Amino acid sequence: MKVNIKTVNSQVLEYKTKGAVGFDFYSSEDISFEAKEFKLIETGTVIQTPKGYMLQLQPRSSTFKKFGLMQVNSVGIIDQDYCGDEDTIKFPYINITEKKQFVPKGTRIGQGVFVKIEKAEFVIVDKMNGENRGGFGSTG
Ligand SMILES: O=c1ccn([C@H]2C[C@H](O)[C@@H](COP(=O)(O)OP(=O)(O)OP(=O)(O)O)O2)c(=O)[nH]1
Repeated sequence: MKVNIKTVNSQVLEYKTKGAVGFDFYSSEDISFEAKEFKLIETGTVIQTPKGYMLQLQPRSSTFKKFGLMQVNSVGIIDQDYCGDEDTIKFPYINITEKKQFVPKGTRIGQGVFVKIEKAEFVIVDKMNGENRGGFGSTG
């Protein structure tokens, strides 16, 4: 499918292998994290997510190994209407190490995955069908 994007530094977004389902985002500026510091890493990229899809942001497996950074929202959700000129995608990361970390501009700092979605029409009811299942370890 065709997807409109706007990037700084004319950065090309691409799937790195034939089988890759995630494409990498690049940091658009040098950024440092003090120990335990939280910051947004700017990608400088705007993406117009097509109708019927959501764009998920997830860390690369190597991000923690290389930089000691963890994505604080686990999975970022990019809405279909987050696509104005200033709506650049950012990765929220925390340095969970005790030392300063430096991420140079142009680093592949995370990945994006387009996922098909349905939107719900919510219906309020008095009683749900079905038995209580239990959760949070109820099966042992
Ligand atoms: O990791 C992320 C998560 C979100 N966003 C952008 C795209 C998304 O469409 C928008 C809003 O995200 P979300 O709804 O998760 O944040 P919120 O805290 O509920 O803020 P808002 O009140 O703006 O919806 O922020 C990012 O750039 N990176």
